[in-house]
Amino acid sequence: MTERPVPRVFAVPGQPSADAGPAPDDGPGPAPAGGPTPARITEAAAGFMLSKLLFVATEVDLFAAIPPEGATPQTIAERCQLPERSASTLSYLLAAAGLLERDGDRYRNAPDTEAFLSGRGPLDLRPILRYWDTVSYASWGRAGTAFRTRQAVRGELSPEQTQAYESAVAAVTAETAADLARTYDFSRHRRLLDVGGGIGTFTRPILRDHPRLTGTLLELPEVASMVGPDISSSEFAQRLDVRGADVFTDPLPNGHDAIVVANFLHLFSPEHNIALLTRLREVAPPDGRLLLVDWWRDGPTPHPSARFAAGEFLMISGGDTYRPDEVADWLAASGWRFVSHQPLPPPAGLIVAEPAEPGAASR
Ligand SMILES: C[S@@+](CC[C@H](N)C(=O)[O-])C[C@H]1O[C@@H](n2cnc3c(N)ncnc32)[C@H](O)[C@@H]1O
Repeated sequence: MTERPVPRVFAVPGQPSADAGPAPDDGPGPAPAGGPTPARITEAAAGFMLSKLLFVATEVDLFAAIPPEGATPQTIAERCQLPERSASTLSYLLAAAGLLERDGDRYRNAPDTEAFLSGRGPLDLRPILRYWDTVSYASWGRAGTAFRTRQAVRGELSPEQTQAYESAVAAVTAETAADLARTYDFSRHRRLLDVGGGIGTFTRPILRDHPRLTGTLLELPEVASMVGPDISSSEFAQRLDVRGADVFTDPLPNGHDAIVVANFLHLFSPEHNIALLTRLREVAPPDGRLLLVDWWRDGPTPHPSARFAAGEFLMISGGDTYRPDEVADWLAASGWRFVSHQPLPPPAGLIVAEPAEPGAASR
């Protein structure tokens, strides 16, 4: 009687799931003998454990504690105030994930963790990881409820968490803000309104590049009170007014001919977005322009750096990533005329709209 091979739950990626033949070489190639393996499923399902491992390492600042010449688990334990066994296990597992490199009894940061998580490199990703750890991780624990109900599951943020959220957002959006300031012709405008402007990530480079522009940044009162003092002691003190307002319910200011709504519509439902666009249309001058910057859903699969986005936006406040054609429908329904959809470096894009003829709103 021939024995049937026993399938392995924890198959190694790229190797057969059962003792059904020789393992292929590393790297992409034909499907291994014996058919599909559970490897991708178990790796995806256990992804939260790797995330949490990385979050703990960030919380104790492990990558900053490892100097270029490397450190033993004992040194890591002392510097991170961890039991030596924990430092040893964390290092062992982080090395298995490729985030540390082992050299004898020492561990060194991998090139990417040295560059982005040590605080010594060109970009510091630690604020983003801290935000995901302290806020997003708990929200995703209620992801089933969010997907079933389309309701937000993120709780109220403490002032520290608000700060962490705003810093994380700014770290992600600063590049797009610089791209918009550089590529869109703001010289035709006089006054800028930045709706849900965060810590001024878009307003600052736009005002810096266009010295004749003045503007207003609208933010929730708790964020406005954080940003206001910073702006009033900056180069923009005389040119930028920071106002605390809920843009869905509080009066909106008139007279702004460039209305920037950046990374905002994705936070809300289509109904909320139509309501906001309608309110903005009511205060826009006839020669005004609406500039919607977002991670639009404009391909069959998300851009690799936006894979997490639709889920995260749902957890935060019931949002999603949206297709440009559905945004065009919202614009028509709220008294705007769709002018163009211009790519910015991916995954961002810019949708430009102008006030439609009076009475042209379709609903
Ligand atoms: C994803 S952030 C984008 C910030 C900024 N526009 C950027 O792209 O960097 C969304 C911002 O909208 C603000 N926000 C959310 N709901 C708001 C509301 N109802 N009124 C005003 N601002 C709001 C949040 O505080 C947050 O700073």
